[in-house]
Amino acid sequence: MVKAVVLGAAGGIGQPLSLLLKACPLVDELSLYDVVNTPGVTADLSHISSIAKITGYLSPDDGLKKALTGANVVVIPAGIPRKPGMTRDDLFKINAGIVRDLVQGIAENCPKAFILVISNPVNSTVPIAAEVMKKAGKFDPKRLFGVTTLDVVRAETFVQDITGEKDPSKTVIPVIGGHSGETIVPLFSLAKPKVNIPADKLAPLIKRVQFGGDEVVEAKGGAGSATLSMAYAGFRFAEKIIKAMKGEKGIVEPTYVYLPGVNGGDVVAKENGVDYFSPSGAEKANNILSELDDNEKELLEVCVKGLKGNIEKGVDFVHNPPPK
Ligand SMILES: NC(=O)c1ccc[n+]([C@@H]2O[C@H](COP(=O)([O-])OP(=O)(O)OC[C@H]3O[C@@H](n4cnc5c(N)ncnc54)[C@H](O)[C@@H]3O)[C@@H](O)[C@H]2O)c1
Ligand SMILES: O=C(O)C[C@H](O)C(=O)O
Repeated sequence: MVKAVVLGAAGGIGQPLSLLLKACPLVDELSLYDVVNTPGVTADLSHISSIAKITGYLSPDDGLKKALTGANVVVIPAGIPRKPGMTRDDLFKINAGIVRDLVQGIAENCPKAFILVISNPVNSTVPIAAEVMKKAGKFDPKRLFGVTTLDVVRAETFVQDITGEKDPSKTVIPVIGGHSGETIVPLFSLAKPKVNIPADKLAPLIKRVQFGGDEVVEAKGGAGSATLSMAYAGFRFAEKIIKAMKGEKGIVEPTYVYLPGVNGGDVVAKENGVDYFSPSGAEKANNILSELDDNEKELLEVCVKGLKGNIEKGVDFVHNPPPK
């Protein structure tokens, strides 16, 4: 029995993500929660003739508790998106509190659920979620993930201009680090199958993956950030988690985790000097750092510098919250 929950279900990501989960035959029950418009989204999706039984809640009358009770997988795209000129870190002021309160709800109502954090800045919101779960005595690092799949999807897509591969998803590109600008480190040297990228094309390709989010924010001109590609990526990751829950082995997907708590992560943490990082797999933190080429090692140094501040900010927010 799989119960999936979307927190922020009426938003730009929440709606298409809920659609994909509703249509997924692996989901038995889908519960939607938002502070606005959940009844409409729920009524609309309830007409789809798929297996998942759907319920939707707003915040009054214990809506969050009702949505979360019995959940196995909780996906969180709640919070404000960027406008042109903003960084993801500019979202911290509002989204930090939203994620903290929603994760508190998870700690109280479904502490064993897998938690998939989409809300930005992911580099900080995942440490926030971890600290909330730790404070409640419920933290299981193997069940908390920052969703960085969109960076992987972008790397697969953008490299297609060079490979000419008909189906972009056939080229596997590990993307490690975090989820913002230079903290995103795509490893094209480790692509499978191998790709030959002309020297003059590599730097622009890496930059495009790192700043792909800005491309969408600019194109939307103030109407938000990536929603449809994020719903695709969020669903792709959620589906892999559900498959792993059901016992499927050998699933490898980069995701931002608390390293010391995941298999093999302590080695990666020690080598990098950061506790939160996206290694190359979700089931196991494959230590591929020794396989990076010199350029990727330099990118990793910059990444780790950026991550340190983002992580500290998230941890500090839970222990020293700003006055309301
Ligand atoms: N991880 C990634 O790769 C990635 C990609 C794209 C966007 N994002 C982030 O996802 C978040 C959502 O983006 P969006 O475009 O869907 O924004 P949106 O504004 O369209 O939707 C956000 C939804 O969250 C809801 N919400 C706000 N406070 C809430 C609360 N306390 N409880 C429940 N719901 C609440 C809003 O009502 C809204 O429906 C943003 O922070 C954005 O930066 C992350
Ligand atoms: O760029 C953003 O703000 C949204 C998201 O993190 C993205 O990578 O598209």
